[in-house]
Amino acid sequence: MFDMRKFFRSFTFAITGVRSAMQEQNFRSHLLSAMIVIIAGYFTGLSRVEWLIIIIVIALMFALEMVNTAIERVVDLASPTIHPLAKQAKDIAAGAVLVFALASAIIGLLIFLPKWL
Ligand SMILES: Nc1ncnc2c1ncn2[C@@H]1O[C@H](COP(=O)(O)OP(=O)(O)OP(=O)(O)O)[C@@H](O)[C@H]1O
Repeated sequence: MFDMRKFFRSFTFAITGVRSAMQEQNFRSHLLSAMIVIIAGYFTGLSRVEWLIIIIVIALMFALEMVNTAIERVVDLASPTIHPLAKQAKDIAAGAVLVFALASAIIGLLIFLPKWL
């Protein structure tokens, strides 16, 4: 049966996770970028589909950054000393964020540039 208390407890933990991710420098710079994109979208005038794409990209960027932070925490816990596998894990997670950030920048340019030029 659906356990309402358990659901709310998990929800509270997830909110705590979002709050602790917000302490991260990277998360804050994504927050600033997201706000700039939303303001630019408001003044440029986007279609419903363009807004959907922007919202999906912003949400995925935050989610990926949070997964990256979670991986960093687990690596620090599992390998407090220097280890090549720890380096690989952190670098690959950071690489995943970079890949999506580049794709997001291209998507942003494809949406905004034709309207500005
Ligand atoms: N235990 C480790 N063993 C080997 N290399 C590591 C280890 N920890 C970190 N590194 C290397 O140092 C880099 C920076 O690590 P750091 O822990 O400062 O991560 P970060 O990406 O700056 O995250 P944050 O500062 O948000 O914790 C990593 O990307 C990795 O290349």
